[in-house]
Amino acid sequence: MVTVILQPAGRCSWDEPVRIAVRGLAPRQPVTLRASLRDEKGALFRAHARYQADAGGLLDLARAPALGGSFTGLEPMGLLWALEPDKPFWRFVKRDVQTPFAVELEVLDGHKPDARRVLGRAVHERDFLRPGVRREPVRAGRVRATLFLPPGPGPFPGIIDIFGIGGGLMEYRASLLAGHGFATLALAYYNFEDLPKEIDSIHLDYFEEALCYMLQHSKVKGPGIGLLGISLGADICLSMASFLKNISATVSINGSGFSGNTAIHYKQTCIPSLGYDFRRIKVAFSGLLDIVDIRNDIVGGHENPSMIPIEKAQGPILFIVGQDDRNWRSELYAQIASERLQAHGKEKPQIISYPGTGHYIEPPYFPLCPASVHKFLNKSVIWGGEPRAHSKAQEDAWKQILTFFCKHLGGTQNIASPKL
Ligand SMILES: CCCCCCCCCC(=O)SCCNC(=O)CCNC(=O)[C@H](O)C(C)(C)COP(=O)(O)OP(=O)(O)OC[C@H]1O[C@@H](n2cnc3c(N)ncnc32)[C@H](O)[C@@H]1OP(=O)(O)O
Repeated sequence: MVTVILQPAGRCSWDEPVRIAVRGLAPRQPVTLRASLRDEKGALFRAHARYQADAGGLLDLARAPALGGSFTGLEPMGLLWALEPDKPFWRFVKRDVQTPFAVELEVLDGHKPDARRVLGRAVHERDFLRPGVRREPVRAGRVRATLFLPPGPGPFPGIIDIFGIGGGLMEYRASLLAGHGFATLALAYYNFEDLPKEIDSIHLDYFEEALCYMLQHSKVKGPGIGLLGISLGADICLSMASFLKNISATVSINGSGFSGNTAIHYKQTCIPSLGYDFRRIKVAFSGLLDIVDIRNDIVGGHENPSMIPIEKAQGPILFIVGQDDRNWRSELYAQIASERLQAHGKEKPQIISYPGTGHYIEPPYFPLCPASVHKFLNKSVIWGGEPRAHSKAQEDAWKQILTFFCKHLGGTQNIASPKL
């Protein structure tokens, strides 16, 4: 009898690796493994790979290379990171973190694409809330957010997590981080409930209110809070670190370090926006737009008035950079940020720069989104990244982010790694 063995058995957290093996095959039997997952909007994501069982009729994805399909070579997690949507330019997102994503795994006889005989099947559930992690909606003053608290009495090191253009309330990264011992606040700032529908300027007093909420919470360990943001969210984090007190560590994932298309305000200070020119939009292919060069030039480099004064930040900053980011030139921007810090007598920041990696650096095993609608332009744009390299970058970046926050916020690291 053919059996699919999963370890951990049953379910695990989305950011954990799973070990997949198939037992009961004939010696050297050729098989195709197929993975499928339906997101909450009904979009189907699929991946497949061809394998050969060993002399004992065992196929262990930790030892057997894929011989073709959605990926090749030794890729124990390939069936997840190589998932592709049936709807073109559909982004992989998790909206309700209280339910898992169910991945259906099928073992098909042979290598032919029309092979129909299913030899074995298993459903693997991947959670966004580890057992014991509590989820609490926050509607405090103006703050619209969700707080995640790890199990136990606490207090826990605190992190505020901020996403970019598009707004809404994305919880999946904060919920996964809480599984590693952090009290995390997924923070909305527009396009959510009674918050403004559009964003035409950024006012840091809203974010200061969220920071105060965390600082006064009995389950959140002081004296400082960590910040994590991607894209425009990263630039908001860099601005908070520059102007607000009690921020111990900041991670920018593909941020720019500039006030880009909206001015940033705090009390009497205003960082003017750099501005952009749509005439620099290029058509990449299939009608997809490449917007990487639409921002105006950085006249004066790190002394440009639109640059966020990151030298004022009290705690360290970690820059996570995708070298193939097509949203904007993240690698160049991180370099300029480093120059600015050093010009002000600060230490050179840690910049981790990944080749073949695009704009959306997500938690591990999120399939790459090569292109989707840009909510600012309402047109589909390319985000950059090559699936395999991007996936390796996501795995490494996640570990680096956890290590950085553990070091500077005083957490205890807990990254599971299953063995068969
Ligand atoms: C250009 C000038 C310079 C501007 C630079 C600005 C600085 C930018 C810095 C950045 O932040 S760049 C990053 C830009 N990020 C985005 O544009 C994020 C785009 N938003 C997303 O990807 C959303 O998370 C997502 C579309 C997946 C879901 O959003 P919503 O929760 O609002 O979805 P909703 O269910 O309300 O559906 C809204 C629309 O999204 C579509 N949609 C929903 N889920 C989707 C999905 N998973 N993938 C793709 N599209 C999706 C959905 O079909 C619908 O399309 P229509 O309006 O045409 O009907």
